Amino acid sequence: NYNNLVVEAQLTANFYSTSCPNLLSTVQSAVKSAVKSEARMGASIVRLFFHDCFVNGCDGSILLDDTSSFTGEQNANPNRNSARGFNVIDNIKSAVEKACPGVVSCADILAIAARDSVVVLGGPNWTVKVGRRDARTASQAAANSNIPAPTSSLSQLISSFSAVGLSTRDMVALSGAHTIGQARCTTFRTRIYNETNINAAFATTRQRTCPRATGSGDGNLAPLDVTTAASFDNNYFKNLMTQRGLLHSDQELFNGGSTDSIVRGYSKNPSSFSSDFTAAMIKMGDISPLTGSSGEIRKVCGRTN
Ligand code: HEM
Ligand SMILES: [Ca+2]
Ligand SMILES: [Ca+2]
Repeated sequence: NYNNLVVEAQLTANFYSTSCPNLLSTVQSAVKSAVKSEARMGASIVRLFFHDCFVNGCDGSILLDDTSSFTGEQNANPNRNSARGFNVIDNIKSAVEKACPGVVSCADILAIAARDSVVVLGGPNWTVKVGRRDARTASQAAANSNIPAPTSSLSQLISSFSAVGLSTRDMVALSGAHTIGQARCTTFRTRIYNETNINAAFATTRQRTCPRATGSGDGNLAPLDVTTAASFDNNYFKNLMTQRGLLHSDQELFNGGSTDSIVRGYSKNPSSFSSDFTAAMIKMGDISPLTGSSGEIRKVCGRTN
């Protein structure tokens, strides 16, 4: 009975190839120049994509700004004083709107910019599937509950990824994004002063710029990857094996549990990390996209039309 056949729209690589042929080069050159002026921006954009996809799918919900009558995700606990890169995405969107007005979603721009960020920092390349549309809503509550906290245990990490259809192996590979970028003292203070599964010299170094007392130096930054914070490589996994994970949640991946062998594998074999990371980024990008006539194509990423 063909009348009952429902074809769910899928994301594809060529969704905009006729409607916006210069999309990829526009995004790429904007990401290149943003990362050139500040390497960390590449990390910030990758994280924005993760925090979008984990909250009602990759629908650009995180990009919606709060107003007096609207509370979105930007001030949820995992994002407040932390998520950054919104201006870069807004600027790419305005460049794209000039060339192809009303055609390309903010959710897709974020997905492409995240890939370009990884590549420009020396990481692996992949083909980004597009065709997502933008949400008209956002959920601060879902952002608070779905995005894993740095205090998470291994089993909590596994279940927050499993809740969005990602495997334990996907979780470990995606955590390898902590090969780039920075974290605030408040996210790793407890670990560097109280935990025992940490390299002593590393803890001492981190303590120098992250004071013990809550409220002092909370926003001081340290690299998530102590060796190469601006290169997308597999050093994150090597660090975990020497107990130099910065966040509690990082070190959980190599702490005598079921993921130790995956970490060891990625530390020895950079190409297996690259191929699992790219596959997991594509999988994460497939989390409940809005397609067809759902949602909208926003004109400006910070607000609904
Ligand atoms: C596994 C669970 C994860 C936890 C608990 C976690 C937690 C965190 C925390 C606490 C920070 C520092 C934020 C701040 O201090 O402002 C951070 C930064 C970062 N996270 Fe994660 N994260 C996780 C997974 C991921 C994933 C899957 C990705 C991307 C695929 C990612 C990409 C990043 C990047 C690139 C940064 C640095 C951002 C910057 O420098 O602006 N993280 N993460
Ligand atoms: Ca979202
Ligand atoms: Ca690195």
